Amino acid sequence: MKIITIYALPQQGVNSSPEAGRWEGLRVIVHRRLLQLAGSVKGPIAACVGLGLAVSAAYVAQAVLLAAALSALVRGDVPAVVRLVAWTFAVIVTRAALLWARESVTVWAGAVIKARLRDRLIAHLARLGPAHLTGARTGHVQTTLVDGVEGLDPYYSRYLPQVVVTFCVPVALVGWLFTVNAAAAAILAVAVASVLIIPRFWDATLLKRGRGRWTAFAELASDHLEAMQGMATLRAFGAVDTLGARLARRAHDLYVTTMRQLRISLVETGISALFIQAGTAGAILAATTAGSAWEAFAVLVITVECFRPVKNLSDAWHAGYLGITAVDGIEDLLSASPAVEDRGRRNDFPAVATITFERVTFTYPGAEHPAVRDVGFTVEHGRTVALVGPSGAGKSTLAALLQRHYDPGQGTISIGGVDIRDLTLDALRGGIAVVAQDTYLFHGTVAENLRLARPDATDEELAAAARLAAAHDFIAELPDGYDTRVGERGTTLSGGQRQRLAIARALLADAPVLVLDEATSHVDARTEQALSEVRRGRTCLMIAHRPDTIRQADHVVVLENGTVLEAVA
Ligand SMILES: Nc1ncnc2c1ncn2[C@@H]1O[C@H](COP(=O)(O)OP(=O)(O)OP(=O)(O)O)[C@@H](O)[C@H]1O
Repeated sequence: MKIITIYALPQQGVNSSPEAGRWEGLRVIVHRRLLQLAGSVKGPIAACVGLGLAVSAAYVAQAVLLAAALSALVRGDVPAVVRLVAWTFAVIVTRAALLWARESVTVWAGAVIKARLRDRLIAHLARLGPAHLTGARTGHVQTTLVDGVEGLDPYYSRYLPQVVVTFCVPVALVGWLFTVNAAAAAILAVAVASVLIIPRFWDATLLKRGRGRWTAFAELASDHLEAMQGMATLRAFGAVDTLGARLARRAHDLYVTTMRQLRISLVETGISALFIQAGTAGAILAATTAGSAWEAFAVLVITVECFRPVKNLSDAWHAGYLGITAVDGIEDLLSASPAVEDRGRRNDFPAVATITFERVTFTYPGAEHPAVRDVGFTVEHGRTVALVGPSGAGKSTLAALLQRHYDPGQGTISIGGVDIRDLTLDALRGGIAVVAQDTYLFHGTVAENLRLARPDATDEELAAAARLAAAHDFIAELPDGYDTRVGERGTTLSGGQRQRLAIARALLADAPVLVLDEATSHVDARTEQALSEVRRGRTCLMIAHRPDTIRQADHVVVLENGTVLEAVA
């Protein structure tokens, strides 16, 4: 298998935004949506702006002192030269200190910005819930969270502060130069304005190509993630080469889109360089007509200092472009609305946890037919109801509706007579423990995985829950007992062991309602016995296939094609 991966060089990007438009260049200089997002990180950005302005002031002071020293030299005023050179050194030392402070603050600001943005995105993702991830490619979301946010760091911490510096420093310098040499000042004003404005005419194209490149990048990252997650399946079906060819195609797409971007980027860079050189040459020509040495030197040094922020802006732009190309993904994530609204007011989970489904009908977003139709049944407090029926009958859908991953289109679900929409999501989900078909264990120790359900559980409580779930014995035999690290997704454990840990986790949650989704598919008779102890006193909705499991239920609800065929006592 040959996999060729070509990633874009992060320093060579161009800008992208949803707001494409030929005359919208200035919006690209400061992206509206990214500016809104910056609302939460104003402080760190303001600190970078302040230090950026201080560094520029130090550069200008050094240049002016140098010009004054050179003109004093021409006059033969040696004491003045010595004094001015001493001041120049003092400014150089101050500037070095300011540069160090600016770098430190930039790194700090970048870290703060990334942490705040990721917190915001993760919190929103948690609100969106699993319903969002069934509709989106996990790899896209992951690329947005990792590479997208990483790309926003230089945008906020380097590029945005430099925009402010670039709009302040040249304006101030040109204004002052008008008092020294009006012709040179006019030439510089035109050149700086041209460097900033003319490349904006190419921005519409840059925006389009930037978005294409980001999509290609996210697709490649998603395919890589899927390839790693599905490697066992790919090998089992001898499909590794096929996937390798697909990854190579994706990598080629990324290469092509990156090169298309770079061509436009080069045009932009070339035009900027042309105006900088033309402006410098024009100012030097004007300086030849100067009436004094001071005037000539002042024109020369101010010309250099005028273009310095403009060049720095271009460098900062190349470092920060990834943030702009990623903004679509971030925007998509932030503008997605959760499948259910958290409008409930009640924080107390009902003491009598009788669950009632009443004429519940639900259609998945985008689906043509309802997954469940007019479903009604009751799970009495402390009893177990087994949901049975062929694959696709709607069993998991009912369990998802009970946890409010979705809301039914029609009908109501209530617990203890309270419509579950009147409970806060935290109260509802805190009252329901789930043992799912596919148990997810995180990369961490056994104890850490168990404590997800109750972070303050003592070691004794962990062991007690594990004993009830028939998990304690195998945990005790692991190399480090409860401190043994289980691999990502718990791959170092057997299916049955993973499920017993999930049962122990649900026990620790100590919720009045249990949802067991084929929870006993991997466990032996002893564990089934333990599980029936666990169910005692709890209201339990059990998705079951096997006769053994079904026998443990107090009632059986038979589903077919999304409707209740019969309810068996
Ligand atoms: N996220 C989804 N989007 C659209 N349709 C879905 C989604 N999840 C399930 N469905 C559809 O809803 C119907 C009921 O599915 P559900 O998973 O509830 O069945 P099930 O009885 O639990 O099946 P199984 O026993 O195979 O797990 C099926 O037709 C299925 O294709």
